[in-house]
Amino acid sequence: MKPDGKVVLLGDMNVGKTSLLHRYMERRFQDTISTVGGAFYLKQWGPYNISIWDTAGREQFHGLGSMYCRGAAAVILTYDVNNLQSLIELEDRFLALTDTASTDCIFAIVGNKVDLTNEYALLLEAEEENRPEKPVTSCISTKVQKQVHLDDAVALYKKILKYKMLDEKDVPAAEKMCFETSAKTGYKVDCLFETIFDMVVPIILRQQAEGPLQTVDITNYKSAKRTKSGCCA
Ligand SMILES: Nc1nc2c(ncn2[C@@H]2O[C@H](COP(=O)(O)OP(=O)(O)OP(=O)(O)O)[C@@H](O)[C@H]2O)c(=O)[nH]1
Ligand SMILES: [Mg+2]
Repeated sequence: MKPDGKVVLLGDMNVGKTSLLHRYMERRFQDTISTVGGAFYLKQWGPYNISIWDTAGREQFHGLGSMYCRGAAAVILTYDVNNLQSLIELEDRFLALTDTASTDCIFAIVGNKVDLTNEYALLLEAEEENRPEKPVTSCISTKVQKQVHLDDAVALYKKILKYKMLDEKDVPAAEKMCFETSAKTGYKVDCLFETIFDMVVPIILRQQAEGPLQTVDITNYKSAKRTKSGCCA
């Protein structure tokens, strides 16, 4: 069966891509081994089948990345909130891989492992504000200071728009597309994937109407990087 749309997870090794996908699809957190090559899950979303690709962050598999991104309707750029370098790598090493994605590809930026930070208890508290009994927020001392802040992710999102020559008013707002998650506890994991699936549906419809390799408005810069049509369904 051919999937209707494709979502790809990219990011450095060890940031938690496999764990996020596991948490969402299998509803649990378990030990992972570093991914070799890539693997995908199929998710039924309404009448559509969406393939979600987990890629390897290891440098040695880097060459495969643009192949996995080909025609992608959404790319999830993942970093570890406790590792600034993993955010920098998204811009330096992974962004260029998305050149093969669909021209109207959606980008999400995801900071994972938020459970390890001292801000996590506050995040949970904010979530549960409406409950009469507030959760006990102990153990804060065992947590670490977050290295990457949401503002840094928002700044990266804006750089991506520049790179893609997109106007901020034509795409979802940065604040909506930058997430902080924990694959370990499940924090915001459903929200991340489901937000993206909803946004991917119109892209699927457009791809189905136009064929997988669309030619776009000729005034669009990216259409100048012509792709041969019809050769690579
Ligand atoms: N505390 C915590 N640990 C996590 C979380 N997500 C992943 N980990 C751990 O981080 C390590 C790497 O997770 P993976 O999911 O294998 O990372 P990956 O991005 O798939 O790595 P590659 O496949 O090498 O690219 C594992 O030991 C996970 O258990 C999280 O949300 N919180
Ligand atoms: Mg992995």
